[in-house]
Amino acid sequence: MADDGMLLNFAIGDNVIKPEAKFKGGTWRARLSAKKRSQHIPGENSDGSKRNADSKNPNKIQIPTNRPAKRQRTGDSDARDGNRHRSQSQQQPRRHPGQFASSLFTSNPESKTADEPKPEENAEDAKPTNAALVDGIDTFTSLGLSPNLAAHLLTKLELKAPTAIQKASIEQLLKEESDAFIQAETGSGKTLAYLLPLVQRIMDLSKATKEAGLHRDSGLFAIVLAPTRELCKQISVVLENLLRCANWLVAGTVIGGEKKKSEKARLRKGLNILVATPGRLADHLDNTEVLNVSNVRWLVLDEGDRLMDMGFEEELQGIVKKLDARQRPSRIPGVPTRRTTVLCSATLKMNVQRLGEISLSDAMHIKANPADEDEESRNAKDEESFRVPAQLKQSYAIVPAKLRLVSLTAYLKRTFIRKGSVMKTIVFVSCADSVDFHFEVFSRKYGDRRKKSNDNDDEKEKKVEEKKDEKKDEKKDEEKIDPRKNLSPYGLHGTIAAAEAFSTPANPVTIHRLHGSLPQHVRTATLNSFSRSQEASVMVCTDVAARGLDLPNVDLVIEYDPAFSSDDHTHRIGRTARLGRDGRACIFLQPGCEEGYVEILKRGYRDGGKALTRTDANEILKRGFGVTPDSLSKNWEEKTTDWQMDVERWALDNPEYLEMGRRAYQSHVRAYATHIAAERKMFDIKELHLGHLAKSFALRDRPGKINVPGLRQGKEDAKKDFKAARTGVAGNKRKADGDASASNTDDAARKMRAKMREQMAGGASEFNLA
Ligand SMILES: Nc1ncnc2c1ncn2[C@@H]1O[C@H](COP(=O)(O)OP(=O)(O)OP(=O)(O)O)[C@@H](O)[C@H]1O
Repeated sequence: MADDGMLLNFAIGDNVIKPEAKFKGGTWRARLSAKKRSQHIPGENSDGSKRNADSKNPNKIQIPTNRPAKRQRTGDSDARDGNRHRSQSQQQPRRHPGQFASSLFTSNPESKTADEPKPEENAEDAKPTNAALVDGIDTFTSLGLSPNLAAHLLTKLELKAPTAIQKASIEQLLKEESDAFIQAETGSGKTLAYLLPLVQRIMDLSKATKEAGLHRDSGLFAIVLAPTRELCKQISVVLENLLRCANWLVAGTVIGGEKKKSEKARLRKGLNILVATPGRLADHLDNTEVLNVSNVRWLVLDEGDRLMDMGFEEELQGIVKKLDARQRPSRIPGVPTRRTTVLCSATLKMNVQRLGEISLSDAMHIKANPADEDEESRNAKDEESFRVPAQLKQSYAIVPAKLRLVSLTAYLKRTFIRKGSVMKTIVFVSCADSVDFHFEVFSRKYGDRRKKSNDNDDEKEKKVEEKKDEKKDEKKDEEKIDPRKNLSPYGLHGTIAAAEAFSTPANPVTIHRLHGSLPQHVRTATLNSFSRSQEASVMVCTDVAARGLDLPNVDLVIEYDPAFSSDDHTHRIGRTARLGRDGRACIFLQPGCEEGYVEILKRGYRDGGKALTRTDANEILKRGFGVTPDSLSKNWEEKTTDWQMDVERWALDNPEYLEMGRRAYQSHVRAYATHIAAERKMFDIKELHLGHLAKSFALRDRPGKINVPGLRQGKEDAKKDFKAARTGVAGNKRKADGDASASNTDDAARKMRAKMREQMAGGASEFNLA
């Protein structure tokens, strides 16, 4: 039996004498208190008051007297389900000296919504709301695009008909000179909704100039601004595809990440359309003389709310002022006298309105479905409404903190049990450290306790070589880098690996990791690999991948950690169910106040979320661990416990992974305190059971003992976060983990983000923040 093996599920009578456990390691005080606890001896203070305080406050954080009563301890939910037999795990396990018994299924809090009626089964599937229009009435030509451009869309890009938002925006922007705010669901084709009219208008200028024609140094006519480099690149690819039918027009990017000199050279050669990040454009406007913006007549601000979230307000204000000041009448016939600005966003909130004030005048509000406008004005207060593609099937899983890791594993096991049912899944977590930890957990083999790179001589040599290569790699063109070369376990970056935890021989799954703390070229290469993958793949990531990215064949989005704001949630789940396709999303919520989030999920739908489904940890575990063939003699609870214990032992055996778990845990707690103020009542750090949570990071330590060099002390950390949550100044500390995607409307939050961005090196910062 393993050294810290366990005996589980053995019923014992009350008269069984507990063997005395030996306690090793730690300070004498820690050993004594561990011993006392095991003997149920009252706390160190004889008055008993401390004992009570401690037992009610496992996190050792200062709790105000009005703290809600501790949730009643209950067993697993078999009882809730009306299952008569007493679960084995609810019985007291018999421990052997020095053995560690898993308490995975004990003392878990109970759900508040367990008795909610289930949604109707066989309810009709909702019709897609973001698909291309198939009525045949609206074609790209009927909307006013030239036959040349429409033919190009059909034959080269295989786009037969416009989407609803494209229909509305093309019609408006071709005939009107006024500014516009384009708002439509995720995955509804907003990029083409602004690019098509813009390209058409510039193509028309060519006709106006007759035989002289337009060419790359005729002038810069349009600028598209997007918050991250990845988005800029994505937009620029779509734009270049469009311009293949007008090859005299040239588009380019200035997004940082390369030498400014080469960007300047590109600007000097001449561009007609420029895609840029605000920071980099502002820099060129100040320092690059060859950047002539006197002819700019179209300005697009894509992902408006994100631009504001990331603290670009000042830059944007400066850019708009400079464009105004430097605008000159154009010698090219047909160039409009005034500039049209288009603001684009899937969500409409305060900061988008503020951006509108800065950049727009007399703007039209362009929506996919004009009927929404009426309905929305009726629900003026409810700005969350109607933002989720109707065909997107959402579910929520009520999972206690202790069962989170095993439940996620079980969910993914079940998801990939059959080949072909799900191609790609994105798992969102709150921080970069957590991404790294889960990547390692899922890419290790069950039962394999060794460190992945078991540095033998060959490997050491290989590592040294790779380290040298890494330096060279960073200089290479990022597109050419294949992160598979760096497959975990041997790679330095190790962003792609086999997902051993939920692969089957029939359906091997690949796991990717992505967050803002990875070098830019690794992020791009990893994203490309996930995007192009034709096999079952999972990407564990932070909100770095939440916005705007158009990744094909994403069938499922799992929000393992709920988003920091409901807006972020909308964007995250919007990575699936794009352009009329099906998609599923599942969010993990803990029993208790987090269940309040279900109301927010419901609000995203026109029908109040009738098809929203609920599941719980036991159901997930049964379906995930109960059906796997490993050791058929065991039931799902045993298998689940074995799996958890195996991960814990692996962490204990490998200090590197143990530290990874601790880091992930600490960063997770900090990130938890940064939910936006309006939603903090649902994500209340006071309600978070840190001891239980630690288990989901494979930790057996007590929360107060989890200290990682370079991070704040566990206990102190929790105190500070708790204090911050109480005083309302949290919401802004995500930078520590490379994550700052909260859509906080608080002024303080905005300022904080701007500050964070300043601290990141130059133009390279944009993507790091997400
Ligand atoms: N008319 C169309 N017919 C078919 N496919 C289209 C059409 N328009 C756009 N698409 C495709 O739909 C996908 C989503 O488009 P896009 O990324 O512009 O959506 P979006 O509304 O900007 O989403 P998000 O809000 O998430 O940024 C892209 O793959 C695009 O090629």
